[in-house]
Amino acid sequence: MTTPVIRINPAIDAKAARDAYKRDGFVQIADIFEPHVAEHMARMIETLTYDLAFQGEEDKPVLLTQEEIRQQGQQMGQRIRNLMDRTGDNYGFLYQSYPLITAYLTGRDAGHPIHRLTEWLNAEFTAFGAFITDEPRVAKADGQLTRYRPGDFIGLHDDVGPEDSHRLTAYTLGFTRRWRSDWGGQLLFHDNKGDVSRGFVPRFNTLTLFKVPQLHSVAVVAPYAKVHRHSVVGWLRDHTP
Ligand SMILES: O=C(O)CCC(=O)C(=O)O
Ligand SMILES: [Fe+2]
Repeated sequence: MTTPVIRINPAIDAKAARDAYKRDGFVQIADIFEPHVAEHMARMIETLTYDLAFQGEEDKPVLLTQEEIRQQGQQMGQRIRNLMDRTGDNYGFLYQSYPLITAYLTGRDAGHPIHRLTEWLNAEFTAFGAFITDEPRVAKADGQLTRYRPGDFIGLHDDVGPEDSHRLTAYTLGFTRRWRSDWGGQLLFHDNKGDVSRGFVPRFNTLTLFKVPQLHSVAVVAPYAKVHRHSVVGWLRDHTP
């Protein structure tokens, strides 16, 4: 079977999406890919081997390969308990990640079609994002695949990264085939009273774009969720390295 070329579904009404983003600082676009393209991407996203990402001891993100996790042995459980403690007091996250740009640059999974996704993110997708957000400074996209298992989450944050991170807009491409609304895992937006103003269930073949900064979180995935929450996530950035 030939690998389909990744491209945005030509049936998308980009003008309507642009109007919605301008109005709300947020837009969700269903059926962002044609079905055969979405299926190809979902298969890659579901089958690659991921690392473990969490907020580390010095409040710096940590990424451990499966091999590194094995080497940690019993220590790993204590590190995760410490993470929960820190998250309760401050901020934390826990999920599986496949770092697209690093993988591309270091030759990880050499020859794998996932690298066509990384190239597409920095070609058609970046141009599409610049159009929808009406933000000519958008020059590139970083990205990671994320997999949330039961218990995984991201605490409350606003996506303002380190000073030099140049994040203009956050994006997610949802690849969760089925979800039930009591399985957690929603992308939640929080208002300044602590109420959740909007919550979005994980979806399949759906692009979400939202303006940075906005307070949001990913709700803890329920212990009884039957599937993993899969997406491609990252930020559209300006040209600064
Ligand atoms: O996966 C999502 O829906 C949002 C992810 C997110 O907020 C982040 O990675 O900063
Ligand atoms: Fe975020």
